[in-house]
Amino acid sequence: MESQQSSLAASLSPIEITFITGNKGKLEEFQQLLEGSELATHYKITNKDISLDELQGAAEFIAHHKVKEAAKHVSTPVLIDDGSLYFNAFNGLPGPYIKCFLDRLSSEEIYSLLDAYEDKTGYAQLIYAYCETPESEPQLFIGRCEGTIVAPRGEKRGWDPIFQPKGYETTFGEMKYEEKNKISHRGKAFEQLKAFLEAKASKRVKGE
Ligand SMILES: O=P(O)(O)OP(=O)(O)OP(=O)(O)OC[C@H]1O[C@@H](n2cnc3c(O)ncnc32)[C@H](O)[C@@H]1O
Ligand SMILES: [Mg+2]
Repeated sequence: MESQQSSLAASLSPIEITFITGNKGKLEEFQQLLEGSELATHYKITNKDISLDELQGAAEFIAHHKVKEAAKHVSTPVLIDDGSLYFNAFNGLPGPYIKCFLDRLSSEEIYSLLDAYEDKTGYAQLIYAYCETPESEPQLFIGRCEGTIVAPRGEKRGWDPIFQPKGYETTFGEMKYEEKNKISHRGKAFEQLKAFLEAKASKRVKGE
């Protein structure tokens, strides 16, 4: 039975998913996560750089809308990645608006926004959102990583240099992608996405 299923799995063409992002760093981290998983046997994941409208609101709301938008652009199921960075002293900010801060301020300037606050803790959040068709209900996979906002150290990849994960002496900017992915918000969201996609592939093999 098991060998019948594995030969059926081998004969099925891979399920195509388009990962829509214009951010090279996200793509590289995703590819690194994929390399370490079995998903490549069942899925063919391609990338398209399409600039999607991002509404204002809570991160879940933004991701939900962003993936629905993405699904209108291609004929395959789609995946998007939406990241946010929260300063606990700022009660939910910058959150999903961190991109506007990064576009206009240096890492040092973003760090010094917290000068007046003793509490420098915060957390990074990542949402992978998956949607089959523009009519389908999106699935959201959310990962979080607690940490501290510090004076910038390491490579300038988004806000990586100013985020030091809890329990570590180095910032994300000082870590290799592989090391970051093991503990990051993205790595945690990926674990959930992976379980979902594996279950989907296994149902297909069983003909369910
Ligand atoms: O095309 P998309 O996928 O939307 O890519 P983006 O760069 O616009 O990304 P977001 O809308 O999710 O905005 C998140 C911002 O946070 C940055 N970012 C995302 N993930 C990060 C991570 O793991 N470490 C550091 N910075 C990150 C990213 O460069 C953006 O400036
Ligand atoms: Mg964006």
